[in-house]
Amino acid sequence: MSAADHVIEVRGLLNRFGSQTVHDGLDLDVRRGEILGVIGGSGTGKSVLLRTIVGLREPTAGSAKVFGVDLSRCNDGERREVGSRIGLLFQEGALFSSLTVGENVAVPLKERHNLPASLLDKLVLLKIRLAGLPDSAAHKYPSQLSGGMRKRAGLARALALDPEILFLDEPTAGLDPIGATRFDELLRTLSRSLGLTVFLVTHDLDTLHAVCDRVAVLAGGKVIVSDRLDRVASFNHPWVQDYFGGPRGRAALRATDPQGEH
Ligand SMILES: Nc1ncnc2c1ncn2[C@@H]1O[C@H](COP(=O)(O)OP(=O)(O)OP(=O)(O)O)[C@@H](O)[C@H]1O
Repeated sequence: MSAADHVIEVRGLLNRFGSQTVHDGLDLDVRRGEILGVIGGSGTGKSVLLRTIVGLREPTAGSAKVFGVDLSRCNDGERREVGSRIGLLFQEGALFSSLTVGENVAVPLKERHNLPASLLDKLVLLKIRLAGLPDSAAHKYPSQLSGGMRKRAGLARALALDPEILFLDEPTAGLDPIGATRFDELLRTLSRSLGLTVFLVTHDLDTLHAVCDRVAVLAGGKVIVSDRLDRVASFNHPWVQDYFGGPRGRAALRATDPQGEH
């Protein structure tokens, strides 16, 4: 695989908050079309990594590039151009509470394009359906939706501009197991049918098994391993062994590999 197939490249990333060093020479590549799961103990800097890559935070040193552009240091034109090629979904969906779901999904479309109202409405409905919501959700406010529907509404908005990369921060957190499984299935279908690259921060072992092509583990300020899940699960590191070898890890493995052939 050549460097040209890497849509995200992080090199020598350093992130410090006062005396706390969160990232200490972190390197990571994300390949076009893959679903990369990013895991690590609480506070290891998964969210800070995501925020740095999408340009919401300028790193202390090192670089994080998306399509070859460092979003925390580029000019406004580059930010707009690359910004329209990525979609973001944060934990709570980050919807505007005073707007309906339809209006929320329309926000990025209006910012980017000057569309007649009828076309805008059609596009909004398309995105809402793509995220697995009924048409009726378009006229509801976020507070009138269940947690799972809010996530889908956030996803619909993240998909508004037909992004090439989707960044998701713990999308199944707070969902019941059935809702989480459905969300995983939706993610897998969307990624395959739209050719999306997905950068997925998660604690959810079932999600890792169900949707990720590769998994990157953060520990000690670095990515200590990024590989296929089966190889990562046997990686010799205390946190990795605790994570995959604990009761939840074993249960998730059994659910995907009931014959124990893994
Ligand atoms: N704006 C900030 N100011 C100061 N410290 C911060 C800031 N943002 C993050 N941190 C610190 O950086 C560390 C990493 O935070 P981050 O949210 O990335 O962890 P995480 O791996 O996503 O954790 P979790 O799995 O619990 O969500 C934490 O110790 C956090 O307190």
